[in-house]
Amino acid sequence: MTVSPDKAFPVSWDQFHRDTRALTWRLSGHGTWDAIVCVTRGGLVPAAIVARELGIRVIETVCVASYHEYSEQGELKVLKPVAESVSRLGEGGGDRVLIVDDLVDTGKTARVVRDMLPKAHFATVYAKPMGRPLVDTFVTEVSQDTWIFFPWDTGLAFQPPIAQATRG
Ligand SMILES: O=P(O)(O)OC[C@H]1O[C@H](OP(=O)(O)OP(=O)(O)O)[C@H](O)[C@@H]1O
Ligand SMILES: O=c1[nH]c(=O)c2nc[nH]c2[nH]1
Ligand SMILES: [Mg+2]
Repeated sequence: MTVSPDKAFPVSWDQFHRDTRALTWRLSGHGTWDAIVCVTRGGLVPAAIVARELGIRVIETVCVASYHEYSEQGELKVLKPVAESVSRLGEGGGDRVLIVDDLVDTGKTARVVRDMLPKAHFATVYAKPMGRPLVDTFVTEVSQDTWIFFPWDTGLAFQPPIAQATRG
């Protein structure tokens, strides 16, 4: 999104691990897959956890970048497409493939990756309302004006008391 998000949703490593495990529980009720395509870079961490839990050992990447600075979405660039050995699994078009990303926001990234693998199952840990229709399975929805802060992007910092922040 291009406007500054109003709300912050900070996620710790523990919470991210738990939420990704919860995602895997949901996925385990949806079928089985031969390969994971993770959307780098945000999809790398959940993909490692999902792969471990589901026993999937073929992991491919699709490398997409669009957010250049905090909350500023620029032109979407596909830096690396999906290898043919993975996209042609099963009947092709992403059949037998699970796509994993950390979140869906506007849905722009998901749209591009879905068009590459229309038969794949798309899973994210978090979803915002605009992107939600593009995802098959997710765990937690946050509002569109929330920015999710992932543990790999953040560190411990002083927080002003809530009373101070709301004093105006
Ligand atoms: O639904 P959208 O509005 O397209 O946004 C979602 C995408 O944005 C982030 O990736 P980003 O482009 O920041 O790259 P990164 O994964 O390397 O951080 C996030 O990891 C998703 O892939
Ligand atoms: O760290 C992030 N948090 C977000 O809420 C978000 N939306 C798109 N890209 C994002 N990256
Ligand atoms: Mg990403």
